[in-house]
Amino acid sequence: MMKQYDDIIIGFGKGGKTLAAELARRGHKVAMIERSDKMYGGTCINIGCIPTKTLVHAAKLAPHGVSWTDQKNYYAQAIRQKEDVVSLLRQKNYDNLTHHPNVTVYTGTGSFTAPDKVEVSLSGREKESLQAPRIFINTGAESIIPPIEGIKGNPHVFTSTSIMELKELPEKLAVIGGGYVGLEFASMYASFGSQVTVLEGHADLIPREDRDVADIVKEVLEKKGITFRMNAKVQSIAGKEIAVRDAVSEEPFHLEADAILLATGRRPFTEGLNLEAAGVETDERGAVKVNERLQTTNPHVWAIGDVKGGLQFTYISLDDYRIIREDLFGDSARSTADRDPVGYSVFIDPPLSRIGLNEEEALRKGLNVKIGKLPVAGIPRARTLGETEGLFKVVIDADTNKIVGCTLFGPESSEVLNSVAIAMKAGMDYTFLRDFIFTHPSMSEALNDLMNV
Ligand SMILES: Cc1cc2nc3c(=O)[nH]c(=O)nc-3n(C[C@H](O)[C@H](O)[C@H](O)COP(=O)(O)OP(=O)(O)OC[C@H]3O[C@@H](n4cnc5c(N)ncnc54)[C@H](O)[C@@H]3O)c2cc1C
Ligand SMILES: NC(=O)c1ccc[n+]([C@@H]2O[C@H](COP(=O)([O-])OP(=O)(O)OC[C@H]3O[C@@H](n4cnc5c(N)ncnc54)[C@H](O)[C@@H]3O)[C@@H](O)[C@H]2O)c1
Repeated sequence: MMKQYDDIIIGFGKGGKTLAAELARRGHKVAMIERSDKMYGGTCINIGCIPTKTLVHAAKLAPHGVSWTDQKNYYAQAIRQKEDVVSLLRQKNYDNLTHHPNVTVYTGTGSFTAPDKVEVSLSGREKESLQAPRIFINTGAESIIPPIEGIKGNPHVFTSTSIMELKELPEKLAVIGGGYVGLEFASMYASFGSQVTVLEGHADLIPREDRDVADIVKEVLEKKGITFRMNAKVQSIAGKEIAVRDAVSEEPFHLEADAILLATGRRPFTEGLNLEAAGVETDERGAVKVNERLQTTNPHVWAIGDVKGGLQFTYISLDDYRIIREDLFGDSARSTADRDPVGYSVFIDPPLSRIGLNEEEALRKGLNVKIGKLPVAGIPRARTLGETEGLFKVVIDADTNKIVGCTLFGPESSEVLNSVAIAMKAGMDYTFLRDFIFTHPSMSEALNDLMNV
C-alpha cells in the first residue's frame, strides 16, 4: 500500500536531516530514507569530518621516541576512541529524528518509481512505496576508484572509509592522490608513526594555492617524514607492490606499502536512485542539475549537498538546507548565487585554511593588490604553543581596501579564518581587522599584524 507523506528525504546527510527536523517541527509528515544503519547522520558523522578529525587530534598527541609496539598500541586505542565518538553521534542523530512523532526513518535504499513516488528496498525482499508532493535528494558522494589494475580484492588497498577500520598501524603507507583526503591522512599517519609516501598525478602539490604557500606546506610535511612523488602515474598494484611511472621523465619505479590509500576524489552518488523516473537530470559529471534554489529539473524535487556537484563540505550541505527553508517558508531571498566567498580548512598539521582569491588569482583578474605576509614564527601565541611553522598571507584590493582573499597555514587557522570570513562577508575594509582589539595571546591577534600593509 502507498504511504503518503508531505516530504520524502532520500539520504540522511547534513542538509537533509536538518530539513527533516525543521519540516517536522512545522507539522509536516516526513519520511527519511537511509540505506545503511551505519550511516545515520551521513558521511560527516560516520566516515568523514568527525572520525578524521578525531584521529587527526589523537595523532597530534601521539607519543614519539617510543617503541613501534607502543606506537601501534596508541594507534589502536585512537581507532577505538574514534569508534566511540562516531557511534555516540550516530545514535544521537538517529534519536533526534526518530523521537519526533512526525518523522519516520526507513532503513533501506530509495529509488524513484514516478516523479512523486519513491520505493524503499528494506532489508530482505521487503519494499515500501511512498508518495509525497516534495522530495529531497541528499545522497552524498562516493570515493572515485581509479581504473588501476590490482585494486579489486586487494586487502592492502583502502578508501578513506575502510582505512579508518584498519586496527593495525601500517609501517609503510602509500597515498594515491594529494588532495584534501590524501594530505589529511598522510599528515595524520605520519604523526602516528607510519612512513608515508604521497603519489600525486599532478605536477604541483595543492595547485589551487599560491606557490609560496604550497612550498611551505610541502616543506613542513616533508619535515614530518612524508615523501612526495609528483607526476606519479600508478600503473598497477600487485599485493603490496605499486608500479608507478613518472609522467615527465617516463622513468618507472616501484614502491612497497603495507597499506595503500586511494584518495583520488569523490563524485556525486546517484546509483540506484532511478532519476529518469522522476525526470531529474544529471550533468556530464553525474551531479544532479539544480537551479540557484536547488530545484532539480523536476520542480517538486530538490537536491542537497555533495550529490549536486560543486564544493563538497558539510557546511555547504547545511547552507543548502537554509536556501530550501527560505524558499519554502521565507522570502526566497537566499540562493547559491550569494554564497561566495566560502572558506575551507585542510586538517593537516598545522591546518591550511583559505578564503577568497589567492595572489595569483587576484593578479589574473587584473586587481591592483597589496599583499600582507606574516611568518607564524612571529606570532606570540604560536611561541606559547610551541608550533612556529607556517605562513599567514592576505590579499587586499588596493583600490577599494577590501580583503579579497586570505590563506592561513598555521596552528588554529581553521578558527582564525572564520574571523576573516566574517569581516569579508560584512564588507569591512582590511583596516577593521588591522585595528581590531583581539584577546591576547591568541592566534587571531596576528590579524592585526597581517593586515598592517
Ligand atoms: C574523509 C573525509 C573527510 C571529510 N572532512 C571534512 C571536513 O573536515 N569538513 C567538511 O566540511 N567536510 C568534510 N568532508 C566532506 C563532507 O563529509 C561532505 O561534504 C558532507 O558530509 C556531504 O553531506 P551530504 O549532505 O551531501 O550527504 P552525506 O552526509 O554524504 O549523506 C548521504 C547519505 O545518503 C545515503 N544514501 C545514498 N544513496 C541512498 C539511497 N539511494 N537511498 C537511501 N540512502 C542513500 C548515504 O548512505 C549517506 O548516509 C569530508 C569527507 C570525507 C570523505
Ligand atoms: N577538510 C575538509 O574540508 C575535507 C577533508 C577531506 C575531504 N573533503 C572533501 O572531500 C572531497 C574529496 O577529497 P579528495 O582528496 O578525495 O579529492 P580532491 O579532488 O581534493 O583530490 C584528489 C587528488 O588526487 C589526484 N589524483 C586523481 N587521480 C589520480 C591518480 N590516478 N593518481 C594520482 N593522483 C591522482 C588529483 O590530482 C588530486 O590532487 C574534497 O573535494 C573535499 O571537499 C573535505
